[in-house]
Amino acid sequence: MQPFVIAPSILSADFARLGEEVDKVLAAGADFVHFDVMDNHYVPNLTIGPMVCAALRKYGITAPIDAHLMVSPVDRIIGDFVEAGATYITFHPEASLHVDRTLQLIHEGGCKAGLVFNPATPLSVLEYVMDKVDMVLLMSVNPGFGGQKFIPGTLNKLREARALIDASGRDIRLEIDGGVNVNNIREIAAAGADTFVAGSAIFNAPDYQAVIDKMRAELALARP
Ligand SMILES: O=C(CO)[C@@H](O)[C@H](O)COP(=O)(O)O
Repeated sequence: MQPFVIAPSILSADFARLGEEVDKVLAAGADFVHFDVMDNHYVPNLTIGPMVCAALRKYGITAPIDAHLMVSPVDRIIGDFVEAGATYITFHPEASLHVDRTLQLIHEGGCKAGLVFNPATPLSVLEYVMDKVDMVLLMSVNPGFGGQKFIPGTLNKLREARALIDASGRDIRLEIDGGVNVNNIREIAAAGADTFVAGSAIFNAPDYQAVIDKMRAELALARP
């Protein structure tokens, strides 16, 4: 299993001070920057796009940027995220007419590719593309908004995804996104996640370092 990664979702950051916020959360021990892209079509919210990703790179952010595209259709925006400096590009199978081709487009751009599964979306498509994904992202809330509650049924789905990944023998990250906090992160890790997106739990707290330290302490207990 891969080392644990904490990926704060900047959806809950102060956008008026985004560069400073990202600096601050990385200095507090975060590993990745989780970058939520919403188009008010695939999901009922509108956020940020490749210009903001490029601006973070220009500002000096060198940490991996994990771009989660909640966008449909997705293919025509992939090149822009490649150019903007994304490290991972993940998308929802429902947002692509040709999932295999979309994965190929991401890899051709030199980025790592991942598939995202909504709470009610089955993992079955993975069977055909397991050799082409670098990340599997399970949504533990319905996508579109930060600050929602973790859907408990996702724990079983995590176990299922972990078994599929382990059986593949490939180096694939298993990321969880939605309602992750210091109280449930250990149980989520025990169910098989290795990459943890947390937005409101980190950015709504007064001390980012304290939350991330507590998350790491909980993770250490999940995998002693
Ligand atoms: O993609 C999404 C929501 O669609 C997430 O990344 C949320 O932004 C996570 O926020 P919290 O549930 O941790 O507040």
